[in-house]
Amino acid sequence: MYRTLQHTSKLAIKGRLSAVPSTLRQTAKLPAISLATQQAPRFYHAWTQRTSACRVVTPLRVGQVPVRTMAADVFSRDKPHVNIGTIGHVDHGKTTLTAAITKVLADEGGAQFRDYNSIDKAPEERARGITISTAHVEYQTDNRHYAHVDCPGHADYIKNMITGAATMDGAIIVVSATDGQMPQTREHLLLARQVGVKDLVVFVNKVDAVDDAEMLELVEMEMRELLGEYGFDGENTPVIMGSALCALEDRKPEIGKTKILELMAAVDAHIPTPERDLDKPFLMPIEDVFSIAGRGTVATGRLERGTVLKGQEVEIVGYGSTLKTTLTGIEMFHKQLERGEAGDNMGALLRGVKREQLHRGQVLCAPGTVKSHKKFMAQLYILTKEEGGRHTPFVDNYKPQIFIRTSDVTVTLRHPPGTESPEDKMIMPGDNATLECELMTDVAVELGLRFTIREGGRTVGTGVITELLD
Ligand SMILES: Nc1nc2c(ncn2[C@@H]2O[C@H](COP(=O)(O)OP(=O)(O)OP(=O)(O)O)[C@@H](O)[C@H]2O)c(=O)[nH]1
Ligand SMILES: [Mg+2]
Repeated sequence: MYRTLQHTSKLAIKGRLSAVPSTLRQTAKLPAISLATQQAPRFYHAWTQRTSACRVVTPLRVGQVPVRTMAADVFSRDKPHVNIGTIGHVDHGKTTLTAAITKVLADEGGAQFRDYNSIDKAPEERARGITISTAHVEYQTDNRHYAHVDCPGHADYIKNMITGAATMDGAIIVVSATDGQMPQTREHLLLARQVGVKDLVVFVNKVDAVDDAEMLELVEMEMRELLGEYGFDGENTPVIMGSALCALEDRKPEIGKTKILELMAAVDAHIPTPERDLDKPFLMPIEDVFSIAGRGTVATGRLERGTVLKGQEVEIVGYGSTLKTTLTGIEMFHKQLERGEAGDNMGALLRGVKREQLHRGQVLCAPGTVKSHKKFMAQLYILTKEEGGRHTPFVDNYKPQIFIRTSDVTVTLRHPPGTESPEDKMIMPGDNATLECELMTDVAVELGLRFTIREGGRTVGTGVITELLD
């Protein structure tokens, strides 16, 4: 593993990271959307980009904010795209490293330099009613295009990771060589694990401030152990040691620039390109149901992922028993189609299904790909009063409404079994907690799926499913 890494980084250093030809640059048109809109079914959006040959649809995952390309108005689609971010303890150098990456890659033609202040003064955005400060930085290596997230404060990381305001496919965990791992190093690792980030790269920062080689070895050993403890691959995770500040200030290239290039080569090699939504198994949350005289029952909704063909077998999951049926027709804008794909709004004509058997909140999916559940564990963030949330804490057996995709059901929230005197444990607005969620009826859910919690018509919390129970 290490040999290939070194090899890749050598290549990266030798070959100049090429700039995208301007002919390939296209300005991405993002629809004006408000993620603060409280309607759960409106959370997934897609923006499309048309080229003469084909249509590329990039659906955003539930709750995801479209990447704002700040470095430049270009969003090149000719390389695989990956979302990453810097995580780690306060002051360990996450923002300095982010700036250093843009600087080094800018020299190679793969980025526009973003200085420290422009990243640290991240604009506030609202996702699901929650205020989050996040800087979105864009850059590319020879192999891939990256959107990189850096948050100014610990609370912002928590909200960001739970709401998925900027989803990370992988992350760079920054740890200072002078301190070693600290409480937030652990907390971010745990959160990353909870929200489904599987692959990390470690950057041991500030090596300019440490003379003792043994100390560095110790930090690396400790980090590998910690990764293992939180369910990551501690043995094979690349650990790069360097100084973000030196890279940013053009000093000591052997621990500065060289190490940043090595880090990016490790990110390229170790963090896999995520599967495109188009390649995933078909799923469409049902938004509405109609009866068309003489033809049958039609379910409408927006395709969340995958593609579907007319005549294909599909399953209807959630709200009781799972039904199997055949998709006998696909309609979009009053036109008959043979195929629907992620991002499309469509009507699905279903064979032999009565209107009473279909409900908003169920999903249509490729058979056997999704199951419905009544109980799961979730990591939740409870909105503060200022964010429009509750003014008071709540205790076990609190029963708000949960919105998962298009479904809206009553949920009971309680502390996980084994919690000491759970009835005394209050959850305050602004808290982040792991809770057991029990639904009134079963709903099609999966690990990593995000949802909102509402009460009396306002959003009071948001969460992500971390474990499926019954
Ligand atoms: N000596 C040394 N100092 C560094 C290095 N990288 C960052 N620093 C310093 O460490 C301090 C914190 O750096 P930041 O980049 O703001 O750290 P951060 O992790 O973004 O901090 P928060 O966003 O507040 O959590 C700053 O004073 C940096 O100049 C480095 O490689 N060497
Ligand atoms: Mg910072």
